[in-house]
Amino acid sequence: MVLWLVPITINMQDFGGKASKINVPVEKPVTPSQVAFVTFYAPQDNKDHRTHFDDSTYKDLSKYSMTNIADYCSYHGFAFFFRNNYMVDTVNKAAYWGKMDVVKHYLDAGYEWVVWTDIDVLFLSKESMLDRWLSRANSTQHMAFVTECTREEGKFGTVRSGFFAIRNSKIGRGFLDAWKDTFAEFKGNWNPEQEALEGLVKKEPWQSAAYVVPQDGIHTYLGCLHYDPNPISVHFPGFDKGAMKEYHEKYKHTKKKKEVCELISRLEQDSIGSLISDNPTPVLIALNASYDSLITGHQLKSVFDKYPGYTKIEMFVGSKPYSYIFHDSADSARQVFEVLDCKESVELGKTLLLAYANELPEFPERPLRIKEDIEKLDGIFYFPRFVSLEEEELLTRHVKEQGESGRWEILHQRSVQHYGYRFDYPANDVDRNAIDLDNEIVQLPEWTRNILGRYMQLFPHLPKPNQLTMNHYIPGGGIPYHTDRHSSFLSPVLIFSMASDIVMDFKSLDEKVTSVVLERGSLVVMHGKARYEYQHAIKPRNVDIIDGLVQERTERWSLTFRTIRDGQPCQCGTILCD
Ligand SMILES: O=C(O)CCC(=O)C(=O)O
Ligand SMILES: [Fe+2]
Repeated sequence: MVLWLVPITINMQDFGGKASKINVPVEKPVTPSQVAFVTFYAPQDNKDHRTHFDDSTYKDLSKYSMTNIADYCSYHGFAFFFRNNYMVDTVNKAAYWGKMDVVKHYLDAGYEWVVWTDIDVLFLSKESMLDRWLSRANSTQHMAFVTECTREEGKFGTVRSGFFAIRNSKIGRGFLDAWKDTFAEFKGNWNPEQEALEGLVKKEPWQSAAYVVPQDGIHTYLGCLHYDPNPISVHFPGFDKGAMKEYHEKYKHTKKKKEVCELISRLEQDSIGSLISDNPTPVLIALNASYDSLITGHQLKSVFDKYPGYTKIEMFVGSKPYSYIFHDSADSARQVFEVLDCKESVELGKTLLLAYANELPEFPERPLRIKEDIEKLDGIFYFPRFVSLEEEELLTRHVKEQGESGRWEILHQRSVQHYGYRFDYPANDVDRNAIDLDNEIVQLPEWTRNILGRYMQLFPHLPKPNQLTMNHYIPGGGIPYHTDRHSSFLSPVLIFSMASDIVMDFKSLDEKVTSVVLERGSLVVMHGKARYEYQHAIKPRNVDIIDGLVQERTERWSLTFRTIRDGQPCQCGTILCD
């Protein structure tokens, strides 16, 4: 017989000792096809199985565990047999005593090892292979058991009857018979076959034939999860349907999460490893929450900002199907992860799938905070609510009416109307002949008087505008980077915004871009540097990110007021000067 020495770590801490590595001789590796998993639950019409809990409890649990165990087995190539009868004298014996017969039945079928698992067990990890566990049993060991902390918190040493394996050998089978024979002695006990097992494995010849693994991650009891946070399987006390459901959901979602990650890495042609980290990092990825999935920044923030350590979220418009949530430490992120991962979120209306971020991408430029930040741009004067909401609505109505007058000139991403003087786009200059429609000079409209009056009060020393360009944008529209032509107009240039907030990008001579928000009802005065040395643009998009939150654009009108330059061309000499 060939013997291998397999190094394994036995965690003796549970028994008061230190973790130690020992070499265990094994006979030959067990191949998956030699292993069968078996379980059953007693069906409802079996009135006399006398378990502690009624049939329906186990029937309900089995809904989760059956697919779960089957899934685990098929992944590893183990056979799995589920029975809903337990092959014993149902009149006289409680269901607990059925497992010996069922295990024996499948040993008879020729399997090298038959693993019994109670039905109130879930597999939480696919990664570890039970066949390796069984391979570690040496040739003199015929029964493989796990211990669990039971009854008294933190106390180990109890061999569990809910999860064990029997070798197809004379001793293995003999053990099953001996166990079955304890029925008379234990039948009145609370946990009869469990207590019988505990007694039996302390006796010879069984003790020397038992391979007992301390709680080392193979199997654990729900209440003992803190001893090993990553067991392969977890035993739920039969009555704890709620907990089992929760874990089952988690397992299901872990699977889903893997699929989502694979999809992302395929889409981005990048490895999963560069996207997510196996260990906690301060940044979480919400794998299934993005603008694309119609989640707004407000919603996502409301999920996370109630936990300590939250700092900010980063979302992407149109480029990534996931979002990032920043925390002040990996530990804060981990705590949030443990609470929210794979849980149904009321705010988001879906089950949130989280991961720890590994490499961070470049995040979109953040629009500055309104008012104080926009005014950091040299020469910008910004008035967030230059007119009241009512006045703005009235003005918008006027503008819409003008629109119906049919004077709109349709440009690439917007439409325009000119008053006072026309801007000749092909010539890229203002037409210095005043607009004359039917022998009537088109003055700046009457309804702009209030805006201009207020402006003149604030800036009496600046030139009075005599030209107006009315712009109309529908969502998706915009205006490319430009400087209003130096030789056509003086400084300043005014923009009054109506009906929709919009993000405007300013680009300085050294190409630095600053995105600011022009709120509806606001007036921005671009003077000096802001007027001559910055280019401005509105990106053609449907949505803007304003203070980290997505905002859908709606139809917008703006009024650009300028003063035409008479004769003297601009002499500023900057690179943007014509
Ligand atoms: O609509 C806006 O806010 C910008 C208009 C503009 O830049 C222009 O008319 O030159
Ligand atoms: Fe402009």
